Amino acid sequence: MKPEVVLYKSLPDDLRARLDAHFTVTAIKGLTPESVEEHADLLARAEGIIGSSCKVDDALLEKMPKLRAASTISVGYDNFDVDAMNQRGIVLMHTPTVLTETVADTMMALVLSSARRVVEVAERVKAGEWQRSIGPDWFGIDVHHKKMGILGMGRIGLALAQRAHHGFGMPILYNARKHHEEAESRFNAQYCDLDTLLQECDFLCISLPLTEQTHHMIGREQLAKMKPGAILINAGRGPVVDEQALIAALKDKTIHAAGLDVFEQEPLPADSELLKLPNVVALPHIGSATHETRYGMARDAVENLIAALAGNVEKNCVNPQVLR
Ligand SMILES: NC(=O)c1ccc[n+]([C@@H]2O[C@H](COP(=O)([O-])OP(=O)(O)OC[C@H]3O[C@@H](n4cnc5c(N)ncnc54)[C@H](O)[C@@H]3O)[C@@H](O)[C@H]2O)c1
Ligand SMILES: O=C(O)[C@H](O)CO
Repeated sequence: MKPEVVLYKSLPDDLRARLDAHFTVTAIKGLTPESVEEHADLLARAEGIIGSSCKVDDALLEKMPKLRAASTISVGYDNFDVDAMNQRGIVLMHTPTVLTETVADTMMALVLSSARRVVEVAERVKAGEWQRSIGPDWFGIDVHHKKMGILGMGRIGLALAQRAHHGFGMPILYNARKHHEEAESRFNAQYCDLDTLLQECDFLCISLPLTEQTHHMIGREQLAKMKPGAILINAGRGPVVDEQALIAALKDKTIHAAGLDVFEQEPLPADSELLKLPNVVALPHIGSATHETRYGMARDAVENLIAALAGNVEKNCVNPQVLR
């Protein structure tokens, strides 16, 4: 008998076929309270789950007594209660690496579009406002050779540092839980404490995971330490930044602008103050959203689940210790 697996996000046909070859797969619409209630028997039998963007907390795990592995189609795993999974002996697989370069591209796009006001001025052209040679009210600020501050120098931070340093001649400052030797040797990146990072950088680029420690790591006090000309970019997770404090800082020009791919509430509510501010570029969490990369993430997640349910957690496992 093949193990039962619950799929809670659609997959390309070939990847679904690969999953079907190994497991008895049932696709459901997300892990909402309604779908969990509707598919209670199925979830109670499931040995594996695969999908993304749904909360998997202790209460849900309680309903899945046979679960051995969860595979998320994402690198971030803040939707999962990892402690509860550890206690229950459930492995969590994720998709680092495959999306790193694409997310770094998105962050660079946010850096450029917020500094050069790309979205705002393009909208003005479409609105017919380009009537004569442009003046300073259309100007942006330079990116090249400005100081890039990276908060969270991991896989994505490193790929961003490469673009900024080699492509744009930017000196790199960073803060992370530990020194990143490769960033220091390849890009001459300078490690500094958070206060120094805030005070010195022209672009504060956040590529942090969401944890208890990073929740609201950037709030009113931290924003006040930034340069008035600085730009904040967040492609880590929305709640790393206190959004109300950010809105206030953007309104009163404590900082110059923001480029955001992630928000405290997603989708961003249509009445968010952020959408009324001209100095904000807001993207709908598209960090990894290219055809190639989203396919690669789904492929890796499928392979991760096949490996994990066969007892192989050498690669892409958040908590391999549960099987050791
Ligand atoms: N916007 C998107 O679409 C998108 C796409 C992929 C990843 N992400 C987010 O980016 C995050 C980072 O991805 P990655 O692959 O670079 O992860 P990573 O684990 O390689 O890097 C994370 C970095 O954050 C640092 N860090 C963690 N906690 C910290 C703390 N308390 N203080 C200082 N530094 C801390 C780590 O030291 C590390 O340098 C993911 O967890 C996810 O939340 C977003
Ligand atoms: O963590 C990730 O992989 C991205 O944010 C997509 O969810």
